[in-house]
Amino acid sequence: MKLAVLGASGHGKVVADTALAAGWEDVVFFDDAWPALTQNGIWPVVGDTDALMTQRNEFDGIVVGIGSNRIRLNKTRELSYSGAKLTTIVHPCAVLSPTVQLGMGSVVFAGAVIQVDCRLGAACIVNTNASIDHDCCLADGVHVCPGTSIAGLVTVGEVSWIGIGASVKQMVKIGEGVTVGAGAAVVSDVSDSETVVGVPAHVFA
Ligand SMILES: CC(=O)SCCNC(=O)CCNC(=O)[C@H](O)C(C)(C)COP(=O)(O)OP(=O)(O)OC[C@H]1O[C@@H](n2cnc3c(N)ncnc32)[C@H](O)[C@@H]1OP(=O)(O)O
Repeated sequence: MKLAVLGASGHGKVVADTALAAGWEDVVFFDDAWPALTQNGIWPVVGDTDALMTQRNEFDGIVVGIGSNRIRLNKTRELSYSGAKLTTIVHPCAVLSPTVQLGMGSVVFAGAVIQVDCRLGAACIVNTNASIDHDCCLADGVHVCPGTSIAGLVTVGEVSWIGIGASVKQMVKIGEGVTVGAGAAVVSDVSDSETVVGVPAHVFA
């Protein structure tokens, strides 16, 4: 099983490492810094985005390993429209209810827990040890950072970023393009494009 990861970043390395744990045998990177960049950790960088588009049918799966939520989502959509075989990557030490819906190109890292009836869109990242409780709905391109706890029935809009160690109260609605700062406790709704920090979370001036 041969996997291509677009984006030879630190995040990309975790995607590759998670893929190996999940049973993929051969992982290579593509990145627009190629040919100057030829290696990402133990994995080779073998071409840029154009090369991946040309070679896309040679892989059993493709995933975008770019940290920027908007760029990751746009590249995922571009690959999908081109007919590329996008895949999801889930670490064997993540726990997902069988009822969870995970969109194309989303990744779930070690120690994450996603509870019953959650729906996650395309190109989401559920990072190490994050917990998403029942009935949450995450739109495309959301990143839930390491150690974050999201209570039940929370909704998160497209390309929002829930920072490391944050917690989100049940039934809160987080808009699109939101940044939740590291360690924040979100106890009320957050409007589109806002950045919130602190305990309880408030708009970051
Ligand atoms: C595997 C991985 O690595 S996943 C990545 C995980 N990373 C994260 O989750 C990071 C989330 N990002 C943050 O929390 C950021 O600090 C942000 C987005 C809230 C703010 O970033 P910036 O605009 O660059 O703020 P900057 O670092 O310049 O700090 C400005 C002020 O805000 C304060 N501040 C920054 N972040 C926070 C925070 N999370 N909570 C409270 N205060 C904060 C700083 O202490 C500083 O205060 P000061 O002016 O009194 O000195």
